[in-house]
Amino acid sequence: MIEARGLRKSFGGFEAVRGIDVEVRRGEAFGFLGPNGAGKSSTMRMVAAVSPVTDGRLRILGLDPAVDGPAIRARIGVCPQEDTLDTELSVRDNLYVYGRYFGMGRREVRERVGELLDFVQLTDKADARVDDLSGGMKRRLTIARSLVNSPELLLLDEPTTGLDPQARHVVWERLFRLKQQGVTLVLTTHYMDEAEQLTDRLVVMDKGLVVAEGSPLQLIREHSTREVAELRFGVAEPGAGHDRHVERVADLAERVEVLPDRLLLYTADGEETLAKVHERGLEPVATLVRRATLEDVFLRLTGRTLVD
Ligand SMILES: Nc1ncnc2c1ncn2[C@@H]1O[C@H](COP(=O)(O)OP(=O)(O)OP(=O)(O)O)[C@@H](O)[C@H]1O
Repeated sequence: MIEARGLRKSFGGFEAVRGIDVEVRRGEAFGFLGPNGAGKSSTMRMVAAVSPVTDGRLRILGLDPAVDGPAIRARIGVCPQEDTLDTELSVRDNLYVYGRYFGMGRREVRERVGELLDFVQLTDKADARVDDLSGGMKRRLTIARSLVNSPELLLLDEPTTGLDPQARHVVWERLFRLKQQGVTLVLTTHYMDEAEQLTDRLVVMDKGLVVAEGSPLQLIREHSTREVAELRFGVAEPGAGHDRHVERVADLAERVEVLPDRLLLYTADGEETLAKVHERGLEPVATLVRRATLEDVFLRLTGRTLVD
């Protein structure tokens, strides 16, 4: 569905995307995971055929965006990072106008709009003004709008940024349904849980480069232990960070990461490690044992956390 080789994007002298290779197969859910500024949106805009490629090779649905932009745009759906809904129009008319824009007949659009409102669970809001919708509803409407032309490939830039946990789950569930229906999903996110929930395969991006690629599970296996024990200590003396405890626990774990507010002990058995911490007379004010996530993968690869 997408093939990129040595893909680059520059803005003046600044290189936002610095030569990436990506392949997305039909029917899969593919993710670009990375912090703000990693180059995810710049990549997505090239894939959406709205931003010209600076260098490298890019094919979308086998077509070259420099030549076949309109043909590509007719067959894909794009859900941008910011909701760009028409606030003057009702919920229904936002979809209707978009469908007409794609050249669909009045009757065909009306039918499609009905289906889509149903799909994103907004049928009872059909006549509401966009301004009166919640953030989650607006996002679902934007997703519905991106589906008007029944795309084979749906691009979603940060689909749940800014939504509360419940609204995020509704969006995830709808996207999961689309995937079941055979739509290829490509999404960017800086939420590791979103990448883990939704994607079959992903690339981790940092500073314009791909730093890792694989399924969420593969990446976690490759770059982390199975479990993580988190320790928080009280901030007793000013200026005394969590690093002052490292020496006393370093030999208990395969790897220790020091964050400003906690220590992460990478280990096969978190509970066992925690017991040893207590045996040594250390008294963290809070502890947590959890399985490793893509956040740990990112930390390992870049030395930074995904969300600052
Ligand atoms: N039109 C532009 N002109 C100049 N610089 C840009 C432009 N668009 C993006 N950039 C820069 O390119 C870099 C990558 O931005 P991009 O939006 O692709 O990152 P991102 O990973 O999608 O992050 P975000 O989640 O913040 O959108 C950033 O440093 C950004 O400031």
